[in-house]
Amino acid sequence: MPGFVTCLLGALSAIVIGRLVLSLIKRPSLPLPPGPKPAPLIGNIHQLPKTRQWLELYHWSKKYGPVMHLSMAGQPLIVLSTHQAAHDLLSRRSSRYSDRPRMVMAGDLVTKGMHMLLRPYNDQYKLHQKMEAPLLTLRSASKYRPLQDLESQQLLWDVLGEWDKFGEKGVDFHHHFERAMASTIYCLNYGYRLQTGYEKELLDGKRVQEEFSRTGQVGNYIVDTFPILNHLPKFLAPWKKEGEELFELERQLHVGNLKKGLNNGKWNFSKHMKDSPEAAGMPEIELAFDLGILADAGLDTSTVALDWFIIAWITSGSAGWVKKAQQLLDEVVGKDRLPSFEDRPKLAYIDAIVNETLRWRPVGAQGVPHFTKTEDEYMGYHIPANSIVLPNAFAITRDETVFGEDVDNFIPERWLTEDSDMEHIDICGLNTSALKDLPQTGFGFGRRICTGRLIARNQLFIEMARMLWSFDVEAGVVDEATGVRYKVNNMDCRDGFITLPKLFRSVMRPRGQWVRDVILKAGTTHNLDHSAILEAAKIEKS
Ligand code: HEM
Repeated sequence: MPGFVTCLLGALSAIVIGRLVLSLIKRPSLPLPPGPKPAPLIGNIHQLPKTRQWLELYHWSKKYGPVMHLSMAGQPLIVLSTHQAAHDLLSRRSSRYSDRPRMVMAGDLVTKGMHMLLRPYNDQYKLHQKMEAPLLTLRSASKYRPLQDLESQQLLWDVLGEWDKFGEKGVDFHHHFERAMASTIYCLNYGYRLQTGYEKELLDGKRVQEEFSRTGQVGNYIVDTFPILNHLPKFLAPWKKEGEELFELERQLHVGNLKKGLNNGKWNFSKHMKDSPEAAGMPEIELAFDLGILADAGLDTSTVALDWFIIAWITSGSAGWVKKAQQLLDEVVGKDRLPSFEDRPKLAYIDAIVNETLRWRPVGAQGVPHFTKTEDEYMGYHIPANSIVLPNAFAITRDETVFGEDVDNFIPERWLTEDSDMEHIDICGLNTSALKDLPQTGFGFGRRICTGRLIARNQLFIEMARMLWSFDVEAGVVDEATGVRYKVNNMDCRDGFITLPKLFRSVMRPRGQWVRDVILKAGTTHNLDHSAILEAAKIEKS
């Protein structure tokens, strides 16, 4: 082992010195963007806190401006902190800024280059994007709404059932949101639904997601900072064995699911993609990973957005927005039936709540990094070739020039237009004329923007509308000794690719007898056959 350490230290010193020499030889004429002063060799690594780096980066942006440069042991990191800067570089110059930084552990080893989110922006990536595209358009998303209607009906049934069982001890709302989202996306992907949220496929899927978050975390694996170390033989590179084991877990899950999807009598994404021209000659495993990543990418993100919605409800709902939403729902929907997608044109306020949730607590607060291979100039600064470019979502969603004042507070009204002469309703029922044309936050930028965002937005709308129509929500669990309710801290969250809030059980009290009557009358959906919904959703081959 001492030999390994000496060898490792020798290799690292050589790499760091090499990077330093290179940066000295290739001095550009323009200055680098400002940023905290780097230390020799290690750069700014030691100044970044171990947790909630996005918050520190946000504070730094107040001092250094919208474009910052940091050095991660010689690796340039450009941090973008306003919507304008992120839009200018990642969207308007997206032909240059759509690559991803190489992630050896999460990308090369655990998913063997087949993770859609981590793929470099090359022909192979474009082929996969083309294969998925017809399934993810606005028109396609509109066809999946009956399934989302079904799953959100089940959500209410499950929440009410748990409330009736546990009462003031509270409801595990995260679990129910997760089941509903997982079931939606597994049904679309593979044709089968999830009834309990404890099915093996979902438990394995969650493990895969957790490992992705962990293995993709900056600083967790030395080989990500110094990729050359991956040339070391296995016995000197312990991460390789771990990578192989995690790959095997993921392979079995995704290939198993693909087989289920293809053997299923019902229409689903697996069948559509398998028959697409792009999949001709594509190895089965590559197709399986494509579908698997689509499911993974949709699951945690949408669930966590709904978790933050509950946290906003508990910590700021008394400011009036919950009451306003519930009054509107009562007016538009009444008390004899559940809110539905047909009501959406009149429920722009609920869509404003969706937007505000995604802004107030972006699901990935740190942002998803892009990468540029070519050097560039922006705002009079030099952007070096091979920079990681990070749109810091937490900072961007706090951009007062775009979102107005009080950016730390949850204010759905910031999204509403005063009065619009022309009403425009899109094919999913979204009343676009009632909502300001502000940038949608949380879904990323340019050619790498989230491809599942339209499905996600529909899911958030129907679940938020139905939860608000049905329940009064408070933090759960009263401390028996003190009699005081659990206090929710709306900044308490976990680090990782997804910013998961600290979870708790919440009181979800039906707003009245009518709610109970309507939910019980609608009933559980477990016995319903969803073949007709999938057949009606079928996307014709282009
Ligand atoms: C509230 C829910 C969601 C949020 C906040 C979210 C957010 C994101 C973000 C930030 C990215 C990276 C964008 C960038 O690099 O600039 C992304 C990529 C992606 N998302 Fe989502 N997402 C959500 C739901 C979904 C759903 C439901 C699906 C699938 C049906 C999905 C599929 C994907 C895929 C496949 C990518 C990779 C795109 C690429 O790298 O080219 N997402 N998402």
